[in-house]
Amino acid sequence: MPSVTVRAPAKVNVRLAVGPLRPDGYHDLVNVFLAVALQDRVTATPAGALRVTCAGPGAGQVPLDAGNLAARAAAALAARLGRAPDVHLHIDKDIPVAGGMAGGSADAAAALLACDALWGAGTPRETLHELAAGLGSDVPFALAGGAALGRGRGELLTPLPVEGTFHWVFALAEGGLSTPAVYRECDRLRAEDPAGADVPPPQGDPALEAALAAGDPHALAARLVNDLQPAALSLRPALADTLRAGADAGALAGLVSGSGPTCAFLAADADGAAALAKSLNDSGTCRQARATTAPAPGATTIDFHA
Ligand SMILES: C[C@](O)(CO)[C@H](O)COP(=O)(O)OP(=O)(O)OC[C@H]1O[C@@H](n2ccc(N)nc2=O)[C@H](O)[C@@H]1O
Ligand SMILES: Nc1ncnc2c1ncn2[C@@H]1O[C@H](COP(=O)(O)OP(=O)(O)OP(=O)(O)O)[C@@H](O)[C@H]1O
Repeated sequence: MPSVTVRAPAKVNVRLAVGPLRPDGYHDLVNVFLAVALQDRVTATPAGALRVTCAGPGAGQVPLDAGNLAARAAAALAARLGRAPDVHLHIDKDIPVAGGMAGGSADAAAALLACDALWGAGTPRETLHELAAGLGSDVPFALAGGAALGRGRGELLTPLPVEGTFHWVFALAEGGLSTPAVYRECDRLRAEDPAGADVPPPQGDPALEAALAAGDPHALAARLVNDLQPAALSLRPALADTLRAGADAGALAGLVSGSGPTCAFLAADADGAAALAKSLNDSGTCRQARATTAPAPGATTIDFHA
């Protein structure tokens, strides 16, 4: 039976500057994405009807119905091609579910590529990007990988140069956080704060981009920003303990990853990351700490049987 397997990366937002709420319910962002080497794999095989299965840590929390982002991706591509979405998508999940690391987006990006190859459609890259943006604000970046500046709601991407390898540790939390709920909490906290009510448009940070381009973890550590962090901490106060444990264990810097609850810590090198992961695992302030590297490539076909 023909099959195509595509892997796609998780992300960390090294700068997430959030503007005011837009009339369409989204926020304008300056979103500097960095793809990390935690990856999901999606295998597409022909089937009588669209079907999703999932294995791996957290698989039990992944919906297997038409709401699964990978299923929505297959349906969107099939509709564009004027064909039936008659495919079985199997997700090998390694990215924490609802962790602020865009796992569902990775699966959607992987499903787009896998179905396109399985169906021999040769869909142009721009069309895949457009379909990706329709599925979610983080999906275009999961296709692209590397590092990129995301404007608009995060879907308007400009690739950014990165030198060398950055070493990260991700402290995974028990349970997830809902992305819309975290954005809502951000708006609520701002409305409550007299100084925060008049939210300026989100700004870029040339020093952060220079740190990425130079491959300098110390300079990058000094520029990490996540405007959603106060909201994630407000909804999950225990994350402050995780951030403190990472700082005490010698992280160059730490922050909540995207909408959380995963916390991300930057280390100077691979040995530093391994030691930090061990300390965080021993600290009892997270479910699991995992060392990994960045940047990672975007969605990539790793196996194809015609
Ligand atoms: C927090 C981030 O992961 C950072 O990269 C993203 O901004 C979220 O991206 P995502 O999960 O792909 O989000 P989407 O599926 O596009 O949107 C889910 C919900 O998040 C909120 N949302 C998302 C993106 C954005 N720029 N502004 C928002 O307010 C909206 O309430 C939206 O209804
Ligand atoms: N393929 C999928 N993998 C994981 N969750 C999925 C998937 N499809 C739909 N979902 C639903 O989406 C919700 C968010 O999952 P996801 O793992 O993408 O969160 P996230 O990493 O916090 O997202 P982001 O960082 O893009 O905001 C889950 O709680 C789940 O109900």
